[in-house]
Amino acid sequence: MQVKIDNQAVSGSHEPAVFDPGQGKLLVKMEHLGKVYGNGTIALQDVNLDISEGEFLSFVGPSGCGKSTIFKMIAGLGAPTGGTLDIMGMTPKEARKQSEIAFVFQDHTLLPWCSVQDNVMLPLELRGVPKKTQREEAARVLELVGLKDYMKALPRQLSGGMKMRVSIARALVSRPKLLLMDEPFGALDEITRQTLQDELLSIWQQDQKMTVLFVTHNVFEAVFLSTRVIVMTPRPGKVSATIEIPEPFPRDETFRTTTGFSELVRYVSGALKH
Ligand SMILES: Nc1ncnc2c1ncn2[C@@H]1O[C@H](COP(=O)(O)OP(=O)(O)OP(=O)(O)O)[C@@H](O)[C@H]1O
Repeated sequence: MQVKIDNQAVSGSHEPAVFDPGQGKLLVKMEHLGKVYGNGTIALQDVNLDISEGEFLSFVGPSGCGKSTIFKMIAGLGAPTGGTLDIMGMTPKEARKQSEIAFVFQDHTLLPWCSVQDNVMLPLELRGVPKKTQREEAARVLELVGLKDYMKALPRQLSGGMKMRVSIARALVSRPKLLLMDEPFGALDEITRQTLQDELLSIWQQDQKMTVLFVTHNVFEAVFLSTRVIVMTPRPGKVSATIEIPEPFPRDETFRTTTGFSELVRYVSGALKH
């Protein structure tokens, strides 16, 4: 069985179907995207990627392949030095100003002296949204992440998993079209990590139009969560493979134990070594 990866034919026991972007509305378009830092490091070279509304895309690749650089540019923090990056017909900076983009990082970055509720309301407070709406929206997202009873708690009173849930709630409170998650579960233990993966998928499915871009070093996590896995190679950072994960949603624990899951994990791992 032959599967095409970046113009090289490689063998694999499981052949993922070819993904046809353009099924949903085009959300992000990268054309010949490149980034050379001031010190001459070529972080990205000729990245071409179309991302449609409602996708869940994971980026995997060795350290230094440019995953964070892509995220920073989508977030409008640092401009490309080559090619184009279009987000819903806007530049990244314009999209960010319109609150179309939200972020979650491995470090939850919660304000330690503010309650869970105040932390979650912060993005709305900064935009001058009326207090009543802030409280309603915070209640909505804290319900989504299962923390409605912890509204008045301080971050130090929460476990690592709960802090991450607050961080996710704070990102969701602006109802973003694009959610960027940079190794959000990397610091969590395996059980908490899997629970949060399940919860994240459930939240994503409730908002069919939200697109999630997710960086992870964990191939199991990438396969479990994603509609597509983007495999990158370093020096210079390039997309070396785009692999569709054809398993339908909702996905749960049973998917993790199927042969199809193991085959996809093997396949993505193989693409990473290529
Ligand atoms: N501000 C900067 N100035 C110079 N070089 C940089 C800068 N930021 C990143 N780089 C370099 O660009 C390349 C890509 O870095 P980037 O952080 O995007 O990779 P990554 O895939 O996210 O890595 P990791 O998985 O370790 O987070 C690396 O070689 C890195 O050293």
